Amino acid sequence: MADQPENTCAPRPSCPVGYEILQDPLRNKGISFTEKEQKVLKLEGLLPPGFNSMEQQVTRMMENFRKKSSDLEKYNFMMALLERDRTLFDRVVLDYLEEIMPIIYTPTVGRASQEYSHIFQRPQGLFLSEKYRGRLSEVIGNWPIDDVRIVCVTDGERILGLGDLGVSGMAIPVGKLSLYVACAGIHPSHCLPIVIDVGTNNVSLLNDPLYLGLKHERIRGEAYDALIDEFVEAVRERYPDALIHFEDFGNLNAFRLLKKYRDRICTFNDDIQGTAAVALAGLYGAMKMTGGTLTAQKILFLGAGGAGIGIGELIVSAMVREGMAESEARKRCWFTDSRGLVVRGRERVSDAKRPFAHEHEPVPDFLTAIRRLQPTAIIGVSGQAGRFGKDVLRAMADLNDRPLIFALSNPTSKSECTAEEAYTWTDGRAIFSSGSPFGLVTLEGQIFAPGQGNNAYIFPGVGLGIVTSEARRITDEMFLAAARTLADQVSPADFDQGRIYPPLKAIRAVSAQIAVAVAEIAWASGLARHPRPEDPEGYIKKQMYVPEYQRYV
Ligand SMILES: O=C([O-])CC(=O)C(=O)O
Ligand SMILES: [Mg+2]
Repeated sequence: MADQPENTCAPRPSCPVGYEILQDPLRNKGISFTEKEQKVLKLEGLLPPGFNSMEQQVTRMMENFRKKSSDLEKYNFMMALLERDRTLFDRVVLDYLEEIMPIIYTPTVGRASQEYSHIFQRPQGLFLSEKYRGRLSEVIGNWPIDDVRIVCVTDGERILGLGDLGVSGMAIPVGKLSLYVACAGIHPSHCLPIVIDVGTNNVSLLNDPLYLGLKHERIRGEAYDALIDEFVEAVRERYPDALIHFEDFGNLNAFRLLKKYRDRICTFNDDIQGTAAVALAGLYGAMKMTGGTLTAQKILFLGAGGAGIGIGELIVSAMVREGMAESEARKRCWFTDSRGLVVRGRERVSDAKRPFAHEHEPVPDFLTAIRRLQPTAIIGVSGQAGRFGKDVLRAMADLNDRPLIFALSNPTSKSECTAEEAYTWTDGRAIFSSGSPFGLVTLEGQIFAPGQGNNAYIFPGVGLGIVTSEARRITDEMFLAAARTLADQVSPADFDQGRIYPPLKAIRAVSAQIAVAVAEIAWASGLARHPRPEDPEGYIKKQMYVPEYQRYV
């Protein structure tokens, strides 16, 4: 990000003036144009006479935001603001992150994705599809901005834990990129959300007359792979150095695509690698809180998709770093899926699961697996609400003084248990975190602050580290470093409240530290194109965009 976008816009012929500037969300500043600016930019008469500072505009926005009677209405309100005045949107999000993140991100963005074709107002991002096969590069050429550094792409097949939402998945890249801006200070103009519509297998969408995506079944096989290849090439042609962040692809494709592209381009899969890092950070945090060691943990997963396997692989790497043999480390991670415990000798075990298919007799259900294996931690990545029921939580509490309960599925409606359930059924002994936020829980006069184990703690900082070092590749070592750095940011005061993650309001500082750790790896491993500055932390912090209105005169 060596050169920040121009922060001034003197009235040159190429620069929009007058009415046009009010229609450009990256340049509009609403009622914060000064009298002088209004004169020079030919805005006189197009605005009411009163002037408001940005702070006053923020106050007005929050007043209106809080008047909305539902979360979905709040979401619509925020999206309208994003499209009208991007700087003010970013400012409001940054200043009120704890209140607004659950709206523009999980859980409400899940609801917004489900309702996408019904609440649609204006297009955001780029809609690539089968329709443009052979011409993707021409279509990417239609995006109005030349300097894109981060592309977040989905094909909509596995949106959070909600399944196949086709083109409606667009809400997710939009939400993720809003967090790159708010949490890590990536400039909004450097962010490009993309959905690749290859159809949907969601019958209710196919039957919905208002559905905005292609109305046919998902394309699979060679035709799919060729389209993704064309997409990657087309992005690389226009934005050769951009990071391509894959989000919410189905398991069938997520692993394959990561494996295919990770050594060829600057890319990562957030659900596999970002989620892995945040879960590992949660384990590190829990160890710090209890004084335990990582290598002494035994982890049982509910769900063996991208997130679960990604977490398992990163935990293995972390244990190996602590001196454990890889085969031993793998035996610390056990998986259950729809067919019960994943064991050696079972028919049809996928390549991703095979390294975790251990010698054991078949076990049909999760509760029995807990009793047999006696895990110290259970991690839910199943997309199935309520699967950590009272019996499961009681069993964990019987086995462990401080059971680790991570219910990571999103949105809240898919969480394996609620925070209250986790604390109640473990007599307040659980160390709990969840993918979507839960509020404070009071139990017999004691207050618990559940952590949000969401990859939002990881991907913005990783992105900032990659973009500032101009790294060519993204490695697992970077995610390990991100996890360790995140855990290091938790303070003793956080532990006292039962938190294993830093508070959200510290997220910019946390992301900056993660970025430094990631960039240092890029520099040390020869992956960076930007030379290592004398003061990496100072350099990176200086690159972080702060949403302030630009001065035109
Ligand atoms: O988006 C989120 O909140 C976390 C995530 O990647 C997912 O659940 O797919
Ligand atoms: Mg995701």
